[in-house]
This record gives sequence, structure tokens and C-alpha cells, in this order.
Amino acid sequence: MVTRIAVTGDRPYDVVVGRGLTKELPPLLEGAARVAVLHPPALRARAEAVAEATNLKTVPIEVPDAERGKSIEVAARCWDELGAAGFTRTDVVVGVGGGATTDLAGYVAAAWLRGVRWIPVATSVAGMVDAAVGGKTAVNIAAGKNLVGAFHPPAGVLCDLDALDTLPREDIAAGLAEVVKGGFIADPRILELVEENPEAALDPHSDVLRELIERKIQVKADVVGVDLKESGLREILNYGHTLGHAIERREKYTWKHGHAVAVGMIFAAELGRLAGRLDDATAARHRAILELLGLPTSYPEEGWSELLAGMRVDKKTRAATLRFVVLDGLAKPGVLAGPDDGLLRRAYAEVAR
Ligand SMILES: NC(=O)c1ccc[n+]([C@@H]2O[C@H](COP(=O)([O-])OP(=O)(O)OC[C@H]3O[C@@H](n4cnc5c(N)ncnc54)[C@H](O)[C@@H]3O)[C@@H](O)[C@H]2O)c1
Ligand SMILES: O=C(O)C(=O)C[C@@H](O)[C@H](O)[C@H](O)COP(=O)(O)O
Ligand SMILES: [Zn+2]
Repeated sequence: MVTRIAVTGDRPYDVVVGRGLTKELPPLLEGAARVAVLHPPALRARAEAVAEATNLKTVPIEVPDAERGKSIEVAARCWDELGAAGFTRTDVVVGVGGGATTDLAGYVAAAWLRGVRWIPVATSVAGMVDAAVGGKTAVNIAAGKNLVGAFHPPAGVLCDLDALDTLPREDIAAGLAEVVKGGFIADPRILELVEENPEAALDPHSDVLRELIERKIQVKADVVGVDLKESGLREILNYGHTLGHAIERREKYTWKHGHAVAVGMIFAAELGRLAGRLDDATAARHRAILELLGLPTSYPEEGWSELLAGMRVDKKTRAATLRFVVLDGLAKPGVLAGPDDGLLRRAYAEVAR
């Protein structure tokens, strides 16, 4: 069974979820003569299968794994390879991998000749439910996470559930942090599904995980379809990310993104609660559900001053005003602008305990 989730907007496309999806590629490649297939070492075999399914001249480009691939130097090497292969505006970049690889591939495509077609073939839970959908592409720089990038929607997104067979359980859980985020900001049924059967949520063969993936893709599609460039509504997808990205930066990108977002959501929930906007039970539900999935919910006390500095480069900051996505209730996201230092410290104390 194949599910197609439509993403609307100026450049609409489908997110396809199912198994054995390589046959979905050729229609997305119409008019192309060449396809570059970016992939990390661990996904070479899958990338070769994708390349074969294109029936076109392919340029395989192996990139470093995870966040090590999300750099301007790696992007520059990819552009050199596209140049050497004579890539034109009708050619296509395909990213086969998790969110780090598809963020890189999307950015390589966004900048090459000022924008060519690209297709993420997402192989991780985080990639399927979040990174591959919505056209946010980026690399990291010394100043912070995803600070150089572009909004560049893909031509289509493939989420082949067969790929999850080889995804480590820790990465399934990390991806579920982004799914849980979707539960708190928009679709509480996601939270119930995890609470009813966390083991099934972590099982790549379960119908529960498939339902969670599809529900979270729908949450994201509903948002990015109306606000591609994050001029308002899209900010809700950043729930938990203000502190999360600061943790990733402080940890020199050795922490999994989903782990940092899990801690970031505890912080955001406490900010909402201590600001008098979120009820105690919904705030406590964050810690409980993330613990069910074995995700981290705390971070050392001594990190605070560095984290505060890191949060200042968040893209939601306006002038000197820090802005956070918080909840005014379950599935009622809003913005908390300019919280005072005391409130930030008290919320962080709940994370550091
Ligand atoms: N653009 C967006 O809107 C968006 C949204 C969410 C996350 N992200 C980004 O995505 C990244 C997090 O995504 P991620 O967790 O997929 O990271 P990742 O790409 O680093 O993948 C995590 C690990 O899983 C491995 N892997 C992936 N698929 C596999 C498979 N099928 N079998 C075996 N191993 C596999 C990868 O090689 C890597 O080691 C971060 O860089 C984050 O900033 C972007
Ligand atoms: O799609 C979005 O918008 C998101 O915020 C989704 C996040 O899960 C994702 O990690 C995104 O890359 C963060 O964006 P950033 O603009 O804060 O770098
Ligand atoms: Zn994220």
C-alpha cells in the first residue's frame, strides 16, 4: 500500500510513503539527462539501487555521515562534482539518507545554477517525518546550526519504509522526538499512540510506526503548504529547537538532533508552564512520553551560559529579543517573546534537575 500526502503551495508535490518505492522515481525525473546521488557511506547499497532505478546517467557522490556532511566544504565538493559532470538546469540532485544528508543535498541543489530540481529519498524516521518535507535546506557553520541555507521545495519525497529495517533503534527513537513534537503542537492522537504502545512505536515493522510517520508528515504538510518561508505559522515546527540547536552546537554536533530536540521540548514546556500559559499535566506529559521512548530529558546545569549565547543565534530571534514556541494548551502553539532571565533560568532548572 502506498500513501500520498500532498504538500500544497506554489510548487506542490507529494510525499510518498510505502515499500519498494524506487519505481516512483522515473516520473519525477522527466526531462533530466543526469542525476547526482548524494549519500553517506552506510547507505551506498541503497543509493546504488536508487541510481539504477533512474535509468539515467548517474553521478554518485559519497558524503560524510550525519552532521559531518552538513558543511559548506562538503557542499563545495559536491558543486565541483556537478561542474565536472556538466550538470545543467534540467538535471536532478537526489539525496539518499537521513535528515543531515537530505538537508545537504537540498542545499546543493538550491544553490547550483541558482536552483535545480531535487528529490529526497528519506531513510530515517527524522528524515521522513520532517527533514525531507517542506523545503528547508541547510548546512551548519561555526556560528551555529543550519545558519546557511535556502527554502527550496523538492520535486517529490520518497519515504521507503523498507529502509527502516537497518536504522538503529536509537535513531528510530531520535526521529520519534520530531513525531512527538507534532503531537504536542497539532495532533494529540500521536501522543496517545505512543503512550498506548511505545514498543510498537519503535518497531520498524509495526502499523503503529507507519501511522505515526504518516500523521506527522500530515502535520508538517499542513503547515508548510501555507507558510513555506516561515513568516508566521511555520515557526510552530520549531517547538523545542531553540534550546535543542544550542545543545547541538555546544556538543559540537555529536548529539543526535532528536535527542537535543527532546531536551528542548522539556525546556519549552516548562517555559510555557512557568509563564502561566500551559497546565501542569500537559507539561509533565512531555517528560513522561519522551522517557517512554528512552529519549533524554535533562542536560547539565553548567551548560547554561553557553546555551543562552547559542540561543541568541536562533532564526526566530528578532533584534535582541529571544522568541520561543510554547504551548497555550495541547495543540495550541504560540510564541513567547522576550522572557526575562529569571524565567529562563527557572525553566532551565527543570531541565538540569
Ligand atoms: N530540513 C528540515 O526541515 C529538518 C527537519 C528535521 C531535521 N532536520 C535535520 O535532519 C538531521 C537529523 O536527521 P537524522 O536523525 O535522520 O540524521 P542523520 O542524517 O544524521 O541520520 C542519523 C544516522 O542514521 C544513519 N542512517 C540513516 N538512515 C539509515 C538507514 N536506513 N539505515 C542505517 N543507518 C541509517 C545515518 O547514516 C546517520 O548515522 C539534522 O541535521 C537536522 O537538523 C532538518
Ligand atoms: O521545518 C521547519 O520549519 C522546522 O523547524 C523543522 C525542524 O524540525 C528542523 O529541525 C529544522 O531544520 C529547523 O529549522 P531552523 O530554521 O531552526 O534551522
Ligand atoms: Zn528538527
